[in-house]
Amino acid sequence: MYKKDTYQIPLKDADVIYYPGFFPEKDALRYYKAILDTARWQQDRITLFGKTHPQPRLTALYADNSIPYSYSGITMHPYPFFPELLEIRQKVEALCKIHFTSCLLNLYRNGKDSNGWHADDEPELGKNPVIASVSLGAERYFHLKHKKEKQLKHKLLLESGSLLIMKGETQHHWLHQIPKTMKETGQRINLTFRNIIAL
Ligand SMILES: O=C(O)CCC(=O)C(=O)O
Ligand SMILES: [Fe+2]
Repeated sequence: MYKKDTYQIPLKDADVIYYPGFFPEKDALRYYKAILDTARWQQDRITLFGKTHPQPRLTALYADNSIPYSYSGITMHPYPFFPELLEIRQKVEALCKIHFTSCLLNLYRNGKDSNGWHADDEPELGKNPVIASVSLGAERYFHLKHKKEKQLKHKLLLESGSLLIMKGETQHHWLHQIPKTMKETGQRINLTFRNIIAL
């Protein structure tokens, strides 16, 4: 199904697997274009240290259900899936052997867009969530750092068509981010499939 080598990232207290080329280039480009045009991109405002700013990227939430999802003081309400997202979900579910109710989309418009240090540890995700993250378009670095052991960190370049799976205790022990970059960078779409349950 995928040509390039699967890579288990050697991290303590984590289970993170990288599948470069999970989607062939041709499919990745087709998905990128369709999702860019079809998704209902929004820019929310987040409150950090009592100040509100526009989030440094656009997002959209899609799901099978109508359960809202809250993180960083934002509550998102999902739209129903559209065909390309369903096609991608089916391929990701076939690999992971689990069902994902929801997909959070991120659009990084250029190198100034980013996603700050966080763990995907909201209660709606349950304990030890499996997060399946698909990258389309421009390449961006993904950073990981251990919450307690500050010397433990890792970075990898997420290629178009790649799939990154985070599971097990990863979200308990590690934070991740997409940092800003000064390099000339095109648009990147990221899809994170999650299982979001009613509390
Ligand atoms: O853009 C990415 O690769 C990461 C996205 C992410 O961490 C998130 O949406 O929780
Ligand atoms: Fe995340």
